Amino acid sequence: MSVDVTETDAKVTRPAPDAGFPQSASPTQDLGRLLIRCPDRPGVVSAVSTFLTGAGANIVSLDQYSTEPVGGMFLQRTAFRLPGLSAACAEFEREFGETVAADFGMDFRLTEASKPKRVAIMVSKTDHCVLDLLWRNRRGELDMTVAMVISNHPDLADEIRPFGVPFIHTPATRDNRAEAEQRQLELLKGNVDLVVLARYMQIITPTFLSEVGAPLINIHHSFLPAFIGAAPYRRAKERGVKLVGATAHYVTEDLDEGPIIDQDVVRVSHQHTTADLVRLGADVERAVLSRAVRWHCDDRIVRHENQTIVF
Ligand SMILES: Nc1nc2c(c(=O)[nH]1)N[C@@H](CN(C=O)c1ccc(C(=O)N[C@@H](CCC(=O)O)C(=O)O)cc1)CN2
Repeated sequence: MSVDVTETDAKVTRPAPDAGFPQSASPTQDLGRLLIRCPDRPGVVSAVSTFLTGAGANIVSLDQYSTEPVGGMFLQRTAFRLPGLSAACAEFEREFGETVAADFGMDFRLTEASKPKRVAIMVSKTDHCVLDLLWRNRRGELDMTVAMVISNHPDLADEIRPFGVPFIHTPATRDNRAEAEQRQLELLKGNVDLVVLARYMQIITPTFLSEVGAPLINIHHSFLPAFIGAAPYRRAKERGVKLVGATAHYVTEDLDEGPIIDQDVVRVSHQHTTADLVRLGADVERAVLSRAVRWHCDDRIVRHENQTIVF
């Protein structure tokens, strides 16, 4: 016997739309994200949630991960809605820092979803990754503010300017690296929250990494750790691979060895030329890089040692 319970039959009482927590005007208004990392021990979740509740916040999501069964690090991402968050942010950070964070030895980061990350994109001559990021941003798929595009070649200027984004040409080769990086640092330092290397084909020096004041995400056109360095598709063809891929990772001094954020692959065969691998791989690069950038901008990534935890 089937029972047909329609909406009207069900004795379901629903709270009035405006009952309880005041409704925010936009999806990101009053939405805070709290990322924490601390030595794992009982009571962390309780302390964080008690603090948030005491501050008048409503937790909308909470994800956590312990790096070891016992004695590792505890990583957590909490999203919460707190009316008047923007005005209360500094005080919230100070109070959380002096209480829960101090008690548990936490590193923490508090961000406001209503303040999109300022992002600079660095490119050379290859256009598919930077155009994909700009297109997704223009469509509203990527919540970020593209502050500028910096390139060591002039080739892409006409393709990028229609997006209304400053295109700045800073000629850079291995021969003028220090001078070029100083110019780039003048543009970036204190001005952006993230730098994306969208097929930027210059090795970044330790000086740049230490001075830029923001993390860098690179898209490497291979399924790392395979084919680190230059010309991975040509080397993959020579190797006779059956998969090509792409890897988005944070940039460190060690070339293409930084914490991996996302990867993917596509099947290939002996019939594919190197040009085919480049073409097939480009679609993977675009998807992988845009996911990595979106996750970073949504504060979903916590780094631990040379790995990432993506909540
Ligand atoms: N410090 C780091 N710098 C860069 C990284 C990184 O992980 N750490 N990733 C690379 C991206 N990349 C591959 O994805 C890559 C780019 C360029 C080269 C390279 O050998 N470049 C030569 C110059 C080549 C040219 O002028 O055409 C060089 O810089 O001497 C290797 C790998 C970006 N940078």
